[in-house]
Amino acid sequence: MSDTPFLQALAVSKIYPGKQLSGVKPTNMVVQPGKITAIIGESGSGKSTLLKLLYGLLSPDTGEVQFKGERIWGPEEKLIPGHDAMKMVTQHTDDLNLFAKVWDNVAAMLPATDLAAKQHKTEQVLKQLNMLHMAERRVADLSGGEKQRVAIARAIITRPQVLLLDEPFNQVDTSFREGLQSDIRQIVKETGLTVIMVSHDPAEVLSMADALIVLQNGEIIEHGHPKALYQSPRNLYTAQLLSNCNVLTTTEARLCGVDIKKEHAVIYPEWIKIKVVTPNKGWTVKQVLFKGFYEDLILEQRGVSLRIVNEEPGKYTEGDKVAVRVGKWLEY
Ligand SMILES: Nc1ncnc2c1ncn2[C@@H]1O[C@H](COP(=O)(O)OP(=O)(O)OP(=O)(O)O)[C@@H](O)[C@H]1O
Repeated sequence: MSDTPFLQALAVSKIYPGKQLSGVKPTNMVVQPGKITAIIGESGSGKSTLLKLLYGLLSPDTGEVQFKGERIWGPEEKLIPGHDAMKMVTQHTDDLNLFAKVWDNVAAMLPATDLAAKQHKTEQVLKQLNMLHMAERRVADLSGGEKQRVAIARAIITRPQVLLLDEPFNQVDTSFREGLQSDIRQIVKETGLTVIMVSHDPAEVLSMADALIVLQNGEIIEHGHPKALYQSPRNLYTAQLLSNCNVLTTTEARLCGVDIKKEHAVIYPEWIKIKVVTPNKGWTVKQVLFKGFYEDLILEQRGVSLRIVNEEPGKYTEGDKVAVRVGKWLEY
């Protein structure tokens, strides 16, 4: 077996002209084949820039990207940007033919040399993405989420080895989004497709990705398995990206019975348990936010707010006095 990494960035950097604090600083990364790698980071941290460098849409200032040992050419060196074995889908679905049917938009990606194969593959991809029922509809009449599915179908029908997704589910509503996420996971499982995706959404990356890459100010500060990164992030920044967590100072943490040696305590909402106590003591339930099968509660004491998850909706009401017990915390 060859030791050559499937896809790797070797000291790749890109700083936009006149903007020293922009782009991506010299970065090394390896992408595992047949897996979903998600790049996360706050707005402006360089996620899209890194994706474009990997795809060959941008030429790096330094270093290079290699796909199976071969350098990826930048736009100055290649007429049609991007590698033949890779396809990229962004949140803009501009290259769809709005007045043609879904079927024709997808089938158009294949050569017309073998019509039977074209028919078969188009049907297969539409089935994989649960779109067969809309094959005859005009793209112009589809919702944003449905158009996004067409864009993904067009990308995967040519059987690329790598699919790059830049916030592709952004304009898709929650119910559609989950369906699309699980279809993509299924395609990865069935076909061995490698996916690299950029996302803002912690729920999305935690449920979809096999590997996470955390970018801050154009630098990879952490990477690993989503579960490991969620449970024990090395950086406060990562914890805040992945969880709607409570970040407390030493004094604030003491109010929850937590003594820390470092500057900040991070407590995930689900790490806090509460019980009702006698009036005029402890924390006050300030807000009860109904979330369906659970509630988010916002507690307050001496100007300090605490977000917790309550798995027994209806048990607490605003104004209740409660005591908290913190099962786990992180220190930064
Ligand atoms: N073409 C460009 N010219 C100049 N600066 C740019 C260009 N593209 C991006 N930048 C800057 O580089 C930095 C990183 O941008 P990038 O789009 O890669 O970040 P991002 O993490 O994808 O952000 P977002 O989540 O908001 O899309 C930002 O400061 C951005 O303003």
